[in-house]
Amino acid sequence: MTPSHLELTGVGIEFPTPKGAFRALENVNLKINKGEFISLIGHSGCGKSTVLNIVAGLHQATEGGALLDGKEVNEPGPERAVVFQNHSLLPWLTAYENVELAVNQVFKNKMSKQEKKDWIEHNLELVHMGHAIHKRPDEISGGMKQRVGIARALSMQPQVLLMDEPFGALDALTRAHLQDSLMEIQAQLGNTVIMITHDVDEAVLLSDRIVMMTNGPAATVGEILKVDLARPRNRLELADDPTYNHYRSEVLRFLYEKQKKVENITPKTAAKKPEAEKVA
Ligand SMILES: Nc1ncnc2c1ncn2[C@@H]1O[C@H](COP(=O)(O)OP(=O)(O)OP(=O)(O)O)[C@@H](O)[C@H]1O
Repeated sequence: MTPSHLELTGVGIEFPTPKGAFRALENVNLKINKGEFISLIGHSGCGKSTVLNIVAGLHQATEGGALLDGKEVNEPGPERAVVFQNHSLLPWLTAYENVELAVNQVFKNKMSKQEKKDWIEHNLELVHMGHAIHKRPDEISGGMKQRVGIARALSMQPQVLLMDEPFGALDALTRAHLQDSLMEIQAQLGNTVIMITHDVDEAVLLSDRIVMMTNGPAATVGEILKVDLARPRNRLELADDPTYNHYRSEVLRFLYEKQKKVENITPKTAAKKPEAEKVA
């Protein structure tokens, strides 16, 4: 059998705490193909970021581990770029210079000065930031900062893009624009993406598969939903699509019924966001 592009096998992790070891994950198994878009969804604190951090090489699993193209992951590397919820741009550098830092890190002696310049501009144009490349983070909006963060990650030519709630801090319209950009970029570049989200619509719209995690402690993969919707996907057309709505209700069923946390999920909070169902 051919090994998967990215494979998590028997992953478990314990964190030391003053009260003793805390088991966050247990026996997480996941096989991801090249170019697949995977969303991780689950209640707050279940362990989604911990899974992502293990793939990023930022955490070491206590048992099991991750393999990328058969190679063990045990430290961060540019082939696995991370995009966080809060852009994490250096405030004293322009958009161009923030991307340049990453490009210099990866392509220091592999590209000429001109090639680097073209590559930085190309990545900023890819996320529709070509018009503001010389602006600093405090001169651009939250959505624009997030676009620069994505350009910075893409500029490293990662095989895997790891996104921890990348659009979580943005308003609904900016979020929709960025989701559309991300779908375009992924269609163009074919990166493998693992994205954490709390937004059920975002998960269904973007993903090839949605990995639904059980509640912690000792969280694991609960169910995996394959989203068989043709691409390119159009959010307006999908809003009335019965298959789309079926997937959406499958995820909600898992989160609200199978994994419900009574203290978090009340009818009141569930009814709050009709356009983009979110879980706490
Ligand atoms: N370094 C650490 N030390 C101790 N416990 C930790 C550590 N990192 C995470 N945890 C615990 O592990 C569990 C999983 O955390 P994690 O951040 O992965 O959850 P999450 O699903 O990403 O949460 P959220 O959706 O709220 O971001 C939580 O109970 C958290 O408190």
